Amino acid sequence: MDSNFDSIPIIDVSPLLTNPEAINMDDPIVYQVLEMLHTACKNVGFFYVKGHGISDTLVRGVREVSRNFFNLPLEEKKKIKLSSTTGYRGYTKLLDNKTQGKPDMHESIDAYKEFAPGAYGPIGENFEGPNLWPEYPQELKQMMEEYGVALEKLSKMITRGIVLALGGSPDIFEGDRAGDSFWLMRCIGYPGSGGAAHPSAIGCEAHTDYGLLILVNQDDNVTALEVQNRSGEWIPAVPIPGTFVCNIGDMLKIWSNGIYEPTVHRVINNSSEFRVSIPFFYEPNFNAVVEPLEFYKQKTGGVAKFNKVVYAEYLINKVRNNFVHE
Ligand SMILES: N=C(N)NCCCC[C@H](N)C(=O)O
Ligand SMILES: O=C(O)CCC(=O)C(=O)O
Ligand SMILES: [Fe+2]
Repeated sequence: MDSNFDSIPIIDVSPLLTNPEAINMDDPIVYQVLEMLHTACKNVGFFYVKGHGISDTLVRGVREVSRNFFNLPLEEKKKIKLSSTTGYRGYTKLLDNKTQGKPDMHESIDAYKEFAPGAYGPIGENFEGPNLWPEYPQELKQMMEEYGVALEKLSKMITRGIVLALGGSPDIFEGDRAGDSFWLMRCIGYPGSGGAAHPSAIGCEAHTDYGLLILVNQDDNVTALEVQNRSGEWIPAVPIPGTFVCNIGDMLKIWSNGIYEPTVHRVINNSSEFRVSIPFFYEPNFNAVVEPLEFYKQKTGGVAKFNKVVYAEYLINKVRNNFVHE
């Protein structure tokens, strides 16, 4: 991060929602969007995305249907319980998610990109599916699948904009890097007032995200997500209806040789309302080898600042410590 910030910029990405050949870099409107993307990624690590083209019905719908699921009795929700034997897919109850070793005051359904069993050898077995969707509300599965398709497309276009902003080739993250993203989506519920029985527990402890780019679809009526600036102050990501909150992940730091760094954030729901958010995590390919790209190295003195990591190894080392198992 180059400079401090006290607010999170809003970027209208609509000029980027087209095929790469149709993006005219000489168009001043396109130029301005790219400039804003670069500056936001470099200085803040967070920005609001508007003009994304995803229907309000779908964006609100996935939150409402998730809320209906969280309202069900625990016994019902546990029918799709996540564990190390379900590929880390399914439901996790309050305080069974851990971030930085601390129990989080949230419950969730986690769904990863599905892949054929055996596709990635022994390490792949950790994440073998299928996703676990509830019997009620019956429409959750179909809506979330539609949502995943839409959010993956949007993530790709924003990522392409970030690359174009520095004059890179627009398909730099396609193919072996993130052309077959091992994405994750989470439906998350945060009880109001920090959860009555555990008033000191926070919704999600301070952390950075693991992958490339994250798009958060949050309730309009509760401010709970907070982003840490250079002086250690927590800047609230106040909901702006019709936007996603976008932030960058650990792998973009490696790929960009440190030009872009993820920003620490956390969630505290001090309101009296139950808050729902649905982050979409746009990640590298499962077996991607992530290392500083030549294109970004040339802009940063030519020397790689980070060692390479295999994304699946990075991910399993994180996820193994993310859950309490009964
Ligand atoms: N596969 C991905 N990207 N998972 C992201 C989850 C990040 C938050 C989590 N509570 C944590 O412990 O950091
Ligand atoms: O609920 C939110 O607003 C963000 C959650 C988050 O940071 C995460 O799940 O990684
Ligand atoms: Fe996060």
